[in-house]
Amino acid sequence: MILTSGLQKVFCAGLDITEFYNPNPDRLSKFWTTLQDTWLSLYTTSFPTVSVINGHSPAGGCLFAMSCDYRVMVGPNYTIGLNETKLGIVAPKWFQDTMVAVIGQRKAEVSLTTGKMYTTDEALQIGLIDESLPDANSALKKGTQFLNNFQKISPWAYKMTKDISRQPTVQWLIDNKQKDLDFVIKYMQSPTVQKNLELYLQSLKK
Ligand SMILES: CC/C=C\CC/C=C/CC(=O)SCCNC(=O)CCNC(=O)[C@H](O)C(C)(C)COP(=O)(O)OP(=O)(O)OC[C@H]1O[C@@H](n2cnc3c(N)ncnc32)[C@H](O)[C@@H]1OP(=O)(O)O
Repeated sequence: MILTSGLQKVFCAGLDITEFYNPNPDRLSKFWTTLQDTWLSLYTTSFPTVSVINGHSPAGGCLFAMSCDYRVMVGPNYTIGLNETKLGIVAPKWFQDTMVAVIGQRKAEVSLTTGKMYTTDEALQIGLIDESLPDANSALKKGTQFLNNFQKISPWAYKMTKDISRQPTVQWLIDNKQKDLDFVIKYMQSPTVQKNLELYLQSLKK
């Protein structure tokens, strides 16, 4: 499966920030549970996945890209990263663990604490993406080539290997779904967090 965008310059703008601003707890609860379930499904697919990142990919966009098996990004003008601290919020543990699995503890910690958005070249250098291509068509071709490797791999061997590799991160969320949700609901009701989100939303307005 290839995950890509039909938009001109945005792969995925991340989660809809307005869902976190002055949230209705019931609605936020459904929103966050859907996100947890969607991520669990994507991160544990029984078939190979590639993200063809053909535009900017902040926060939730980066999470979805990192959750695929391989990342091909169009360069040099787009950016990718977990920028939550720039919004004055924190990336949940399973977002952070997903990044650690891709680029390692040290690079992930620096990336997460600074909320850095990496250019395509920088992302390639730290291993956040696997390949950089100059345009969307060649990126799509590369992504397809990667998937073709699996014609010679046993689906069973593929799935077992991926399960072993991703198990700790997956199991943490399965075991802590309610705790994670309760934390998000409480966290998003903090006046400081709300103020930070208000300022960030204002900064996005042109
Ligand atoms: C314990 C912790 C609990 C919870 C953790 C919560 C985790 C959240 C993870 C997230 O994903 S937070 C979202 C982070 N996303 C961003 O920071 C992206 C911000 N947007 C941009 O940087 C840019 O919009 C863009 C590069 C994606 C696209 O740029 P451009 O094509 O120039 O579009 P505009 O900037 O003009 O945006 C159009 C329009 O859309 C609004 N908008 C953009 N992104 C979002 C978003 N993520 N959520 C809600 N709204 C968004 C933007 O304000 C514009 O609105 P207008 O009303 O001015 O049209």
